Amino acid sequence: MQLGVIGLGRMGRIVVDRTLDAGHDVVAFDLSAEATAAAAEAGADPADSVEDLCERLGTKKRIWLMVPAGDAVDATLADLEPHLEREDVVVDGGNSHFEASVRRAEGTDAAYLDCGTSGGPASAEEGFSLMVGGPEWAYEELVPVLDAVATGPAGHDRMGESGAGHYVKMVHNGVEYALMQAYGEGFELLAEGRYDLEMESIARTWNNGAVIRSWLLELCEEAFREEGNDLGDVADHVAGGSTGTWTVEEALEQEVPVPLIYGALAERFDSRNEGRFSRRLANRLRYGFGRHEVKRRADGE
Ligand SMILES: NC(=O)C1=CN([C@@H]2O[C@H](COP(=O)(O)OP(=O)(O)OC[C@H]3O[C@@H](n4cnc5c(N)ncnc54)[C@H](O)[C@@H]3O)[C@@H](O)[C@H]2O)C=CC1
Ligand SMILES: O=C(CO)[C@H](O)[C@H](O)COP(=O)(O)O
Repeated sequence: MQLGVIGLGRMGRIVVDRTLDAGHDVVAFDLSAEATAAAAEAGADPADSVEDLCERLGTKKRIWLMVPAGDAVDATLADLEPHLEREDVVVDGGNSHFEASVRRAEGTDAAYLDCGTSGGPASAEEGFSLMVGGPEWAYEELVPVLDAVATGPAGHDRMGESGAGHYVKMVHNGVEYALMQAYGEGFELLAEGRYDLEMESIARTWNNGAVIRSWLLELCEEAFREEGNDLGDVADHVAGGSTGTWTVEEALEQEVPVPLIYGALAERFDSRNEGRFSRRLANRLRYGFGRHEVKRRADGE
C-alpha cells in the first residue's frame, strides 16, 4: 500500500517509520522542510506541498494526518480538498475533538477516519493503540497500515461511526488523568509519610505482580530512577489539559459523574496557580468566624 503522511513530528515520524518497516510505500510532507528531509532519509518519498503529495499518490489516495489538533487539521484539509475523491481515505491520527471530526467528515468528499492514538513517542518500537471511527469500508481498506502503526492487529479496532474514535480517545485521556493523579497521591503519601522509603523500589515491586501494575507505573519507576527519590528539580506545574477538559464537559452534558477525572483536572489547573485566591479567602474567613490567626504572605503582596 502507498500512504501519504502529513505532519512528521514526534508522532507522524513513527507512523512513517513503522509503515515503511512493514514494507509499504510512504509519501511524506511537513511544513518543516527539515522534517520532510529526515523522513526522506528514512526511505519516504518527500513531497514539497500538499498538492505535490496528492500528485505523487495518484488515485485512491490514503492519507494520514499527524498535525497538531485544531487549526492545522482544518488548514491541511482545505489544501487537500481540491484533490480528494469519494474513493480516497483521510485518517486524522491526532487528538482532535470528536465533534470537529464529525464536522470534518461531513465536509469532505473523501471517507474520513478519526483515529485516537495512544502510546506516545515512547511506543515507537512497540506500536500504538488505535481507536478508529468512520465508515467501515475505509477502516477495512486501511487495515494493512493500521496493523503496521499499531502494536499489530489487536492494537486497533473500529469503535463505530464518525467521531467514535476520537470520543473513545478523549475518555481514554480522562482516565489517564485520573490514574496519574492516583499514583501521584499514593507516592506523595509514601514520600511524606512515616517511613523512609525508596520510591523507585516501591514502583518496581508494584510493577512485578501487584494489582496496580501498569505502564504509567513503569513510567513512575523511570521517573524516580532518572530524577531521584524526591524528583529533584522537577517543578510543581502540570501543563496541557485540553483533552481532560473535553472529557469533563462531555460528562456534564451526559450527566455522568466523573469526580476522579474532574479532581485530576482541577489539580492540574491548580498546579499553575501560585497563591490561590480561594485559599487566601479561607485563611481570612477562619479569622472572621473563629479569630484564628491569619497567616500573612512574607512579601506582603
Ligand atoms: N505526543 C504525544 O504523546 C501524542 C500526540 N498525539 C497527537 O498527535 C498529533 C501530533 O502530535 P506530535 O507529533 O506530538 O506533535 P509535534 O509538534 O511533534 O509534530 C507536529 C508536526 O506537524 C507539523 N505541522 C504543523 N502544521 C502542519 C501543516 N499545516 N502541514 C504540515 N505539517 C504541519 C509540524 O511542523 C510538526 O512537525 C497531535 O494532535 C497530538 O495531540 C496523540 C497521542 C500522543
Ligand atoms: O494524548 C496524549 C496521551 O494519551 C498526549 O500526550 C496528549 O498530548 C496529552 O494531552 P493533555 O495532557 O494536554 O490532555
